[in-house]
Amino acid sequence: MPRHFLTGTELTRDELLTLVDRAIELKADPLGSAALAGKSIGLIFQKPSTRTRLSFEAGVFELGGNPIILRPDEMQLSRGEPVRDTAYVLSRHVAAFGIRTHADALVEELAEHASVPVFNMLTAEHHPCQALADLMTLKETFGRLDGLVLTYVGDGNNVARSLALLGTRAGIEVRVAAPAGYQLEDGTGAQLFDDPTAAVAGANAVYTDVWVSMGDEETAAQRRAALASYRVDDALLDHAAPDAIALHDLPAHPGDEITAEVLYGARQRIWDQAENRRHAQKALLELLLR
Ligand SMILES: NC(=O)NCCC[C@H](N)C(=O)O
Repeated sequence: MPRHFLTGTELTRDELLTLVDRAIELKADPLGSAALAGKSIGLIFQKPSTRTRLSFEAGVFELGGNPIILRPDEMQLSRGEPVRDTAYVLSRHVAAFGIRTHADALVEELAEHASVPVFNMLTAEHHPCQALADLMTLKETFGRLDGLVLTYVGDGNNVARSLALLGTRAGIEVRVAAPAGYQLEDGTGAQLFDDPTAAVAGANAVYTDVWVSMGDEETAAQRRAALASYRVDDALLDHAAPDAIALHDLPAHPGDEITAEVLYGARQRIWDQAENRRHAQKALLELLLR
């Protein structure tokens, strides 16, 4: 059975912590691994992508491999080719493949039929590759993960869920502050808050994401109204630990979920976080293809 990475919870705690350390090593020596020499990696994008495409395409290249970008309008999948057949054919050509799409069920069906590893590059419910880069950024900043407090403020979405699942697995206390109707479900390991100020108290990191995710466009106005008091600004950050950092997976919307002062300010590690996607995903590909 190939190893898949659909929610991230396929990794044991030890594997996750080792992956984060390996990502930091690869950042120091970007061409230090030829794990993908002679191999191609399929990257299917059924939603827009900036960071995920850049980081996977450049990362596969750095590992000596060949990234193949697949867009829906270029694939027979969008003309009715069965998911099962798509998984069979991809498995005959590439060493692993990732997909960014809406439904988690599609990724699960691909994985069920693939004979190579399948990885989730963002679905409606999960964004585990982002969480790997987030953990790496925290480890890089604080030198540890165990016992850190990370507060996510805003929409309880795919990014929040993956952060909760993988952050708690890595020993982090994850808190999520969201209004009713936008909160994560129970069972992710996160502590759920209504009040952002209470949730941020003493936190080592304060994290936010877009209020209107891809696929949520129809409810944009009601989301902005419901989340208006969940903006990450300097006043909110002042309730966190004195050396707290601000994180955002991007794209940012200054004036909505984050202020420009925080996004470009002294406490952010957001641009390192964006870079770390590449290093963390290279460590993931090494692990999946080991
Ligand atoms: N860094 C990223 O990959 N960002 C993608 C956007 C995440 C957002 N929650 C969305 O699903 O649209």
